[in-house]
Amino acid sequence: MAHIEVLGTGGTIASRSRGTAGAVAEASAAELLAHLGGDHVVSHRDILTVGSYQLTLKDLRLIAQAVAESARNPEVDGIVVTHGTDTLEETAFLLDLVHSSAKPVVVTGAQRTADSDAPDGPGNIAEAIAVAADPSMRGLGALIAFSGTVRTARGARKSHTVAAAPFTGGTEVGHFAGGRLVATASTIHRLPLDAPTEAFDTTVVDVVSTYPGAEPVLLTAALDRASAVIIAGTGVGNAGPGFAEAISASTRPIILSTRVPWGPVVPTYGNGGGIDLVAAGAVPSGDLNPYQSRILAALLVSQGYHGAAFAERFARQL
Ligand SMILES: NC(=O)C[C@H](N)C(=O)O
Repeated sequence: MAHIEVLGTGGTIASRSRGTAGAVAEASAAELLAHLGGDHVVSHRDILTVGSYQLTLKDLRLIAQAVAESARNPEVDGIVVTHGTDTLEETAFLLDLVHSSAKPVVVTGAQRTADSDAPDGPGNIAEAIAVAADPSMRGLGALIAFSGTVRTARGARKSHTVAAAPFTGGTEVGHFAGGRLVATASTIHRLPLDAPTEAFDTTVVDVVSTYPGAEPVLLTAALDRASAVIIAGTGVGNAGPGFAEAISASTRPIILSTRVPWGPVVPTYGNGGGIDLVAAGAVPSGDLNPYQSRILAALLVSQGYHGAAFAERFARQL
């Protein structure tokens, strides 16, 4: 019998319909666990109760801090975080980057509200608790358990707006068959970074997309206010006229990611393409999508990394 701590943060899993006002996150972690059976000791804490589209970097830091507190508790064997699905991949990736314990930290949520006819939250929480309690899930960093599948937070993304299983990507480390967890793979959890400090809360990192006819005006505006900028380039990491020049003119960290859902950034093209963007100073994001790149960039910038040190630390996490 394991002791699992469930940390509530809100999301659809905690939402109930308020008629024409829409669904609103309001259920506590205790309410989410009220009818849950199972053999494990389950404690709970409410960190936030909010839709994940409302989260700030400060909120992400507070969630990471709460997970670290639970992980330090010698009586706790694993941690479950309930979260909205919209930005779950960002919070889960931050948790993965800074998780310094072998204890599983498992993030889950729901696509249907707690008061719907057939809520998916209870099943997802039960599975997340089973994952957090399973010795074979130790040492894998932060995981996402959702609709019968367990995957690493790193590389996962919400890739369907309404499907019951909205997450794809990452490395699948297990699935449920006949109600039992089957571990299917192990992964390398990279050396943890330092936990975010209060400087993280106010760090501005913008994402700028590219498309036919895109001018670098939004990139330049972002570079005027942000500590770092992520470019969601086309294809393997390209951008149109003027982008390389705008990158050259800035000393801020600029990450070259891609707007393509899957696959790495591979600087390949000249004439303003990825080869020129990197020569101008952009740091390729490897397999990290723009939004997970943004979390890593914000963490490093908030910890004082700039220039070559930033590029080296960023690349070390890919
Ligand atoms: N399914 C969900 O949880 C979506 C919700 N809008 C949220 O991210 O809070």
